[in-house]
Amino acid sequence: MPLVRYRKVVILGYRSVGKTSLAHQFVEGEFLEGYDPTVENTYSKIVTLGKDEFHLHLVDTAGQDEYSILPYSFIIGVHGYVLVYSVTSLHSFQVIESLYQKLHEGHGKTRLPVVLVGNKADLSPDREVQAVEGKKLAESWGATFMESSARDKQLTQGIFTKVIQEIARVENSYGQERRCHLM
Ligand SMILES: Nc1nc2c(ncn2[C@@H]2O[C@H](COP(=O)(O)OP(=O)(O)OP(=O)(O)O)[C@@H](O)[C@H]2O)c(=O)[nH]1
Repeated sequence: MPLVRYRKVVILGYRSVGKTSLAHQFVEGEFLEGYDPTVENTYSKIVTLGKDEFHLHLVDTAGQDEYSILPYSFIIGVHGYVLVYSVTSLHSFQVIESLYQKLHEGHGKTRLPVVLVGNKADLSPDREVQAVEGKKLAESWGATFMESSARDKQLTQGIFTKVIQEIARVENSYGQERRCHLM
């Protein structure tokens, strides 16, 4: 029987960027048209990647802004992050930079498993953030970047698959660093 590994992932970002819609699309397989601000919600899903099985515990948070203080529950015991902005809102992109800095400090400036998501890419005519800007920001963090639309099942699935892979990648890089120190 395969080992089921537990992974806790927190979804953060400014209000109305599509955090709930992405989580709901991933877990329930449908797009939510209406907007109902989230307080905090959790989702669970078993994800199979190759021979490995993961129990993915998702925390969908209330929208944050640059003044938000992130609680310890967003730091302690969290394996990875999905940071979401909307490509139609430059402000949501600016907020994501400040949220990342808070997380980075909260984790003692260690490397973080992060997938940066430019959501609402289906609304491209209203775009305020170009893909190249998202890519550059993610690269500066050593993170992965994706554009998505919560309307698209496959793109959404790709985000959560990617964050599980990012967690493994960062964990392995620590293993390698430790081996180097011993030598
Ligand atoms: N066109 C389009 N609309 C989207 C997309 N994702 C979300 N929306 C819409 O944007 C609105 C806000 O989506 P939510 O998922 O509630 O956003 P949220 O980030 O969870 O919002 P908060 O709870 O306030 O933090 C809803 O009306 C969604 O239908 C997307 O990819 N494309």
